[in-house]
Amino acid sequence: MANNIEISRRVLLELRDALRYGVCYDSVSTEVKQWQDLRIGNYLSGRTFQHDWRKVIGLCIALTFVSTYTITLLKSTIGLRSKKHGREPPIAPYWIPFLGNLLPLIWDPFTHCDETIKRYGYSTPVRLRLGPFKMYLVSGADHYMTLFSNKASRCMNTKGAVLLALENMFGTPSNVIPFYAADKSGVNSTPLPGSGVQPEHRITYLQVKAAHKHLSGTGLAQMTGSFLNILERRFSEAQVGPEWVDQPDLYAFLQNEVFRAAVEALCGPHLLLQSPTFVEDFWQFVTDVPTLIKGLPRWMSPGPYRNRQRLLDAVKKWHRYASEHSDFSRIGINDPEWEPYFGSKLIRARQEYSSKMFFMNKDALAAEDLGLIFATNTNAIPSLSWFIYEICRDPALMARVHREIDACRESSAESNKPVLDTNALYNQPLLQSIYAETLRLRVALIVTRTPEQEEFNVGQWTFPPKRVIALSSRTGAMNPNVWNAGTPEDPHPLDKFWADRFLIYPNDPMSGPLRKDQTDIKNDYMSKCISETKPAETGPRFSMEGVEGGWIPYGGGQRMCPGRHFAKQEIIGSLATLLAHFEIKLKEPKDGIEPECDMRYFPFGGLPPTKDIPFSLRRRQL
Ligand code: HEM
Repeated sequence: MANNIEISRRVLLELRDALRYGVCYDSVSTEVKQWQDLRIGNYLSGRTFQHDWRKVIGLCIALTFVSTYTITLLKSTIGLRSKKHGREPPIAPYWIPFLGNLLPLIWDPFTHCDETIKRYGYSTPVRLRLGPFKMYLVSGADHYMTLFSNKASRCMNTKGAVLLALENMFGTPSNVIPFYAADKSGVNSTPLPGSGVQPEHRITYLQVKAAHKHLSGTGLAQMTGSFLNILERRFSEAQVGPEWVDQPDLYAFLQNEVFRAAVEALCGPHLLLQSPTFVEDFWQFVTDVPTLIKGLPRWMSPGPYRNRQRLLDAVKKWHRYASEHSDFSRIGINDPEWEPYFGSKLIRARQEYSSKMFFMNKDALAAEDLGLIFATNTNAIPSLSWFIYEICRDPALMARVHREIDACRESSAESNKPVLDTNALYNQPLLQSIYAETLRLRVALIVTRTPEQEEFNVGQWTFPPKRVIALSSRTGAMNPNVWNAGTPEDPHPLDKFWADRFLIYPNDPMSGPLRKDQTDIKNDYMSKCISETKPAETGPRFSMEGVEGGWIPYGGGQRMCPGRHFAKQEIIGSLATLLAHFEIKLKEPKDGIEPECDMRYFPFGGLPPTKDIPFSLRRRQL
């Protein structure tokens, strides 16, 4: 054995010399020649062939990976160094040919995106290869603004992500997907030129129009009003007295209470009444989304598919029942905003336009409404949990919040109890700041845009048509070029919650969400104070000025989330209703470790906590 190793070493050394100095075969020692002959003999007789064949394959694979990485790294460096205006963003290097960045992106999407952005910086978009597709990851705040501009909204769609979600997540039958894909008419009332889609088949336009119409104005007032009334009823009836009652998890508590109220406000009571396991099945479905989105065959993950089918069956059952008892075409101006069978006008409007689409069947319609219930709850409820958690864990903040809520209570002629002025409540500065900070920190999603027909330019970069451009809300939220992270004396790092981040205090030049160049601002402010006698300003004000390219939990432009007004009112209104009924105390975590955001849910939106948040509550004494 030792002899063999020694000979191998000598063979390698001699071969190396042969390569280096051009030594001819004759000068190689006899011993080495004999050894080589022996090896060749072994090869021919097949004794070591199998063993070495595996090594050869391994070596080839390693070489392929290394050379793929070297080539893509070279391409990336050339792309980065190029000064050509209007060039495609540089490629992110990868090891595996053809698959490219696909496996790391599926395996751990957050880390892969985060590392890529850290490597290239905020001003450089990066091209990812995902098997046969290419996707661009954009991270600069000014790039976000360009991609959400009116010009971009006119020529971009979100179709790639929507089709993927419909088929893989919500179970839209695959024979209906091509009809969604065929609608290239855009989201404006005038269809895009050459789209050739019948007006009643413009599904994207009809969906966006209905959502914007019925989730604003009177529709919004009705939805929030119904939601808060239902929540009020549930909290009044809850079996909680003046003694403290332990609850295992704040998130689970809200997943039940707030979800039921939101679904009833949106769909009426019958969906939940007819399907008693809907709530549990729904949250199981949310847990299964990272699996379902991969589109694996059913036999590889039968549980998630079975659970989703139960939900789809429940929605179909409710649709059937509601159609038997009510008329979805009642969506005129004098028709009720809410009725008990279909619930909100939004649901009736969606049924109404879908009934004119020949391709829309009962299964596709059920998948559509499962998608809407998902959009309504999966971001808002985790965000609400964090919102309440942050307030409850800081007694000083809780006291400030109570002061803001109490300031919105006014006496009423009809009731002996003071009535909450909800409009004033939703505009309270501190509550808005906590809400905005919660969404900045606890929502992590990817918004996509795809140039429809022509290439699109963002700064010096060009994005070819039909390729997906991805914008990560988390990247915006952590962009140090955008955000105020406090001062050296009073730091507020971007990965930590800061209730006052969105407040501008009249006497503090360093306050407000936007990053400040500290010395300049201080000097500027001091000179202003000396030269002006300012009128007395009261209290802080909520501000989003300058951070539009960093705060994108709702996406942006024309496709910005139409449910954002409801979500804000739902979050702030739920807190006020909860605190009106109960006192709440968080319990110390048993292991002393605070809950974190579960990044496995990136890029699906609201990040749930990594662990249970135990708490106690008791009925508030008036
Ligand atoms: C914190 C809560 C929420 C967050 C973070 C959120 C986030 C988003 C985002 C990022 C989009 C895509 C926007 C884009 O592409 O630019 C979206 C779309 C949408 N959201 Fe929300 N959302 C929330 C709550 C809601 C609620 C409560 C509803 C319904 C009441 C809702 C209904 C919708 C609908 C229907 C769309 C699709 C709009 C379209 O196709 O253009 N969302 N949401």
